[in-house]
Amino acid sequence: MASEQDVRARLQRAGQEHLLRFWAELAPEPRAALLAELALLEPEALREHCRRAAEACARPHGPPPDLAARLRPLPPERVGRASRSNPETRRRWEEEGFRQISLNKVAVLLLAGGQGTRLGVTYPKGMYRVGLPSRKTLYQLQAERIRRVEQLAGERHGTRCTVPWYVMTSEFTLGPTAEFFREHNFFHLDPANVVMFEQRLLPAVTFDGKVILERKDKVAMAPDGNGGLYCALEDHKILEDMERRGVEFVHVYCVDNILVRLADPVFIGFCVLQGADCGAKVVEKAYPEEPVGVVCQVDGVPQVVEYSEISPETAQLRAADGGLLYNAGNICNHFFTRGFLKAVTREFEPLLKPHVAVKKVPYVDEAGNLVKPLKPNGIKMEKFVFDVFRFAKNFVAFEVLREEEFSPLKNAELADRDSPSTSRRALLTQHYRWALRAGARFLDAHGAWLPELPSLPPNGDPPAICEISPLVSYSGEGLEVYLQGREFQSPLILDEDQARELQPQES
Ligand SMILES: CC(=O)N[C@H]1[C@@H](OP(=O)(O)OP(=O)(O)OC[C@H]2O[C@@H](n3ccc(=O)[nH]c3=O)[C@H](O)[C@@H]2O)O[C@H](CO)[C@@H](O)[C@@H]1O
Repeated sequence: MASEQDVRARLQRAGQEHLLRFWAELAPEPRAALLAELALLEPEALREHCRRAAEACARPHGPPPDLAARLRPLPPERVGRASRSNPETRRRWEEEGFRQISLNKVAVLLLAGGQGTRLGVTYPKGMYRVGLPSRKTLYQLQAERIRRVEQLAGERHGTRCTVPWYVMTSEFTLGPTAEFFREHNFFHLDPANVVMFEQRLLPAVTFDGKVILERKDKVAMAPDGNGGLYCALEDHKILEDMERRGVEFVHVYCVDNILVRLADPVFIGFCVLQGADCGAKVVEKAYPEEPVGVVCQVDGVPQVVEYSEISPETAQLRAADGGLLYNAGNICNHFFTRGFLKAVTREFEPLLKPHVAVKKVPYVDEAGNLVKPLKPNGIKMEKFVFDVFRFAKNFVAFEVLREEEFSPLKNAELADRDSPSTSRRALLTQHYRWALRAGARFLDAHGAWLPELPSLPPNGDPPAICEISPLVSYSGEGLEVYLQGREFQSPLILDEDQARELQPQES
């Protein structure tokens, strides 16, 4: 273990000796913990990190003044559209996606290192239950979609195939996530195909470039952003693991979208057939201030401008057809070839510029009291996963329907948008639509017909509650066999057992 003198000398080189200011008061155990933590901070990198944070903080906040002039929407030839393409084209994309999955060439990678502060829970977001009748968590829904897509690809191609699940966690989420997966028997996935790894942390810094102590014996550390993925891939040799398994295409996604289609064959097939090395799913932005990044071009190069970095004037600009000019909303679902990820980890990662987030960071004051600040007092530096788009040789975007694919859980219950209720309704409304399309009719508790509403109010519950297990249907397919011409009392929970009962008997 590093000695106090060593660590003190390193901190001096980094200009951060204050981190040992409570040393004399600490008992042997906290001393050892603090030394171990500080020994991991490499002096030159730490000095640079603090310098950059203070410098970024001194710059005027807000988007660079010339950004608006450098922005353009993506050219139409770079954008595929799931809903507006003819069924034959869509079928070709899907077929190609399933083919790649059946060849074991597709993996999914979950970004699950975030702290979920807006939702306000102390455990990882993936463990959250939005109140579905089945009581499933986000992690369980995701695991079941993986199982179903493997099954569908396998059936089409007469094979057994695997979509490995890579899960990037951070110090805050690794322990509870790993425990949760074990407790739930990996949701019946083979644990050998679930690979968890941890992203790095970075110290939070005051506005004048001093690392913050969260306790007398602990530095305030925060994950290095979802763009920490690229260092983490390298740290844990994840690309080598992918190579061993023969994975060529990776679907990277964020944890909180209840409608996420893991390893979506249509998206994968589209990207593969376009020869893309990098791609992003987008939805039409709902309103100018919606907190989603916009996929666009900056100086002619594909990029995402994050919602926190675009000016309200630019976000409100209209196109000739009256829609938003920058309407390609990023839903944090990305396609990468393994080759591209390799180039990023080898060459481009150091070129990614950290973004500055000004936050309220709890700290110990000079007198050693714990303070929960009411105003932002610290800077966290984060890299963004999409900042690698500009290095792609062939970037494509793929627009999908919001009601089918995007309903993120960001906020606690009382918020109007992106809350547990809005996520739950989005899923139940989708399943209700699928059931009607497959020929089901619903009755209320007294046996009266419930109205069939083709379009539902955005924040209202569907007339009947219907939840379909991802193990029965991945994207609405194959439901006629259970539902066609049948009447159901609400609520209907169509899980595997119920599906077996509804299966027509062979005579
Ligand atoms: C930087 C980024 O991608 N921003 C996107 C993100 O915004 P948003 O600000 O909502 O991003 P979050 O903070 O929720 O993070 C997105 C995902 O990254 C993960 N995470 C975050 C930080 C971290 O250090 N490690 C980590 O793994 C989170 O667990 C989550 O799964 O989703 C929106 C859609 O919902 C998009 O419109 C935004 O453009």
